[in-house]
Amino acid sequence: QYQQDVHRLPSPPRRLASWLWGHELAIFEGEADEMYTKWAAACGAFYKIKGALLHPDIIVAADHAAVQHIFQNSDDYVKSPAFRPPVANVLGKGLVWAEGDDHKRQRRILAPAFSPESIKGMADDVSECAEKLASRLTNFVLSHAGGATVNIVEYTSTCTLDIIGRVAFGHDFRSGQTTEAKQIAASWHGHVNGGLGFGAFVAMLVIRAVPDITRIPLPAIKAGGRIREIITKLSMRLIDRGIFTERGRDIMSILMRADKERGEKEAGLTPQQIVDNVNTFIMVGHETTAGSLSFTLLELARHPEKQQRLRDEVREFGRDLTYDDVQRLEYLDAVVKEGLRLHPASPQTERVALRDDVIPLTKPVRTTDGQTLSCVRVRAGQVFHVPFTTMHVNPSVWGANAAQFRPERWITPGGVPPPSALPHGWSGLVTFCDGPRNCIGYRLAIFEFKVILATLVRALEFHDTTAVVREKISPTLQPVTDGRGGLLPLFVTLAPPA
Ligand code: HEM
Repeated sequence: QYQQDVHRLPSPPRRLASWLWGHELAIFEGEADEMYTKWAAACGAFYKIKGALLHPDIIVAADHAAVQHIFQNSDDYVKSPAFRPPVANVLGKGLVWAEGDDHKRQRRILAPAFSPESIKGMADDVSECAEKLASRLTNFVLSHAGGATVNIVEYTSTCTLDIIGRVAFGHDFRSGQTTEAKQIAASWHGHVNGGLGFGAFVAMLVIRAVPDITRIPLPAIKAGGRIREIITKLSMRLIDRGIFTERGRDIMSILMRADKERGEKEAGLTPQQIVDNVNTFIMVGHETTAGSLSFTLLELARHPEKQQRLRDEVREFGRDLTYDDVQRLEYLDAVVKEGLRLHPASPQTERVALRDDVIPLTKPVRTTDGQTLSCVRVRAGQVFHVPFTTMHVNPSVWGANAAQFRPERWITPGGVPPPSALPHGWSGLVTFCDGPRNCIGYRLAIFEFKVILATLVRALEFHDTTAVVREKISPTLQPVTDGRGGLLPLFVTLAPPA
């Protein structure tokens, strides 16, 4: 039989693992990637943990070469059985859910909608939504004697929902005021808070063991499906109204037109796949950016001098940012990279090997039986956890101040490790994953992130409060304050005059 090395890999102490929940309960109870990072400091960037419910040992892969190998070979390393059923339940069977040939087809069809040219065409919508957000916050501050504490997540996420609504299917969610926008926000809030409880941890393990259980209409599963129901109804209505137009600049119009022009009917998406992709884009296209953006605003609130430096740069530039402009603002670029390095919206992913394989390593691993391995043999069925933040704050790569918010590192010669020392991916980070399954929306995400941030700091000033904000995953990066998910209080005033 094919030999594997997993049993010889280093591991965090067994005493930290319970016989029933393995090391996975400690991971769930900690902050996003906290335990992975702690254990990597002792075990190195490639180690094993004990799985819950007698699941075979899981490999934690934070080694660059190993992660690149896993991401590049996306036919051999697929999303885990625990991941896909909840995705189908909430988002439908769109791009995030699809695997193999189905994924390749959907991706090929959708890719042109996210090209640099297409994103350029979205610039006016993005700017208008950012301006609306800044006005809403400004009015709120002015009506509260010049300063007020807000839950910034509510503001960032209504803005990113506005943007994706407009660019995905020409729909205006009117700053969270439409019925659907309110329903989406309420269901998502329920979904996030439900995901923080112990019951959700157990449910995730049960789904991993018995994926078909998602067909049973349990209350938690029905709650997840509610988001899809709301958006499906909305997409159907818009399709019926013929909202996807000949001249429309939204993503779905672009796709339908491209299809028509090619005249290859069979190469297109089915009506159900279109609806499922609208669901997918609406949800992954707004909560993700909003999460990283909110944490970046918190960092700027905690570093007022960096916030002021960013404000000065934006004011000096003096006009609304076009797609080409955003590349020119050096400090803005540095702040966004630093925000996405420390607070990736999706801080970890999971993959399963479909076949026996040998995984290369950047740094050899010392096994428990005293050997040194520069590559590791794994068997089909092996589960991997890939913690992004752990890779981004590795002090042996990023230096002693790796965990600190220091945008300056990106614009100081030698401030960032050379590309050869970093993983393959946007700016040497794995924030957007890499390979054939990288984030299809990354250009839009970075562009809207920059435009919203620039528009906000130009008009407003953000201050830290005394709240203790924890960083959790449910199912994307979430602030948790006083036990409540999706809550990140910031005190907001008007920006000081130039
Ligand atoms: C800061 C914002 C964002 C971050 C950090 C982010 C991150 C990611 C990551 C890590 C993945 C891979 C997930 C995995 O394989 O486990 C992913 C996939 C994906 N993202 Fe994003 N994303 C962001 C914004 C967006 C936006 C704005 C859109 C769409 C408008 C989008 C659409 C997608 C889609 C459709 C996939 C699945 C791609 C595929 O499997 O082929 N994302 N994203």
